[in-house]
Amino acid sequence: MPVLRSTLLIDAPIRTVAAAVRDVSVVRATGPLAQCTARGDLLCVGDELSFQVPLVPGVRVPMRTKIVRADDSGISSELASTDQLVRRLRHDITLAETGAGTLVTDSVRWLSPWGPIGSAADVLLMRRFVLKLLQRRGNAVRSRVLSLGRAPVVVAAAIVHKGHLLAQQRSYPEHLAGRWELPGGRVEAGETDEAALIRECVEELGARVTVGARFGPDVPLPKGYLMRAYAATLADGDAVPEALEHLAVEWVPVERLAELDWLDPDIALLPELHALLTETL
Ligand SMILES: Nc1nc2c([nH]c(=O)n2[C@H]2C[C@H](O)[C@@H](COP(=O)(O)OP(=O)(O)OP(=O)(O)O)O2)c(=O)[nH]1
Repeated sequence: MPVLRSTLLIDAPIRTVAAAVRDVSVVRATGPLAQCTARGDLLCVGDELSFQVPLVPGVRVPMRTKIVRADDSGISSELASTDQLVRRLRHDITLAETGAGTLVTDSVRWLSPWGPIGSAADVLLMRRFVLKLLQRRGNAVRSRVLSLGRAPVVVAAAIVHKGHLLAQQRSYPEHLAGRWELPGGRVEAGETDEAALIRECVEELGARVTVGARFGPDVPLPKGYLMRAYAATLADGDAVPEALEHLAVEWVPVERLAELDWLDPDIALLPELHALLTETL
């Protein structure tokens, strides 16, 4: 299978670059994305992307891919079905921390549906096309990394107690009322993430938390915000959190995690929330 590799060094933390490469707006800026099933701004495993590939001037060919890996170290996609422009396709984006920033390595491999002559043409056409896309995407990732680095932050706490996760149900605005989120909120000027989480949990739940490690991807939110998630525990294990600003709070076991109607951005945290809960069982 033809393989195309390209690398890019970005002077930013790996988490910020990981958020940028998964950002739907970056895929859109790259060119021929027609549709995408992602519910939030971040691509998750299972999301499908439909492209209209302008292979040569005047000829657009539809192509559908599916995200098969999305984690701290990058993202991978494959063809969503076999009846397509190429027979097999795999695109891996791998991120690695270096002393000079985050190294982004793209590796694209595909298999032509045609015989040897078709394959030669395919390699030339596809190679040119893929290289152009990678270059455009590199520029889009760089500019998204800059905007994410300046974004105001919302912190969210995954409070785990006796193998259950505390979820709270929003009461407003109307279009979000009834949907579920993690406790937390905007970080104020001069505040650390930890102080903001402790303050928000007291305001929302009437309970103090002990803030643990950051986990999961940084999640872009509407209006230019960026959400960071932290593991947390109740500072007093006997405390009973209350819904002071929400419709309800609920301790959710791992089996019910996917049943809740989470806010769209929180969907990107579900795999890591699942892992956090199973680790503590
Ligand atoms: N706390 C929290 N906010 C979330 C989550 N997911 C998500 O998209 N958000 C959004 C909802 C809000 O627009 C923003 C959180 O800021 P906030 O809690 O201060 O916002 P709010 O709408 O309650 O606004 P405010 O009037 O109280 O300031 O982030 C989540 O899991 N937890």
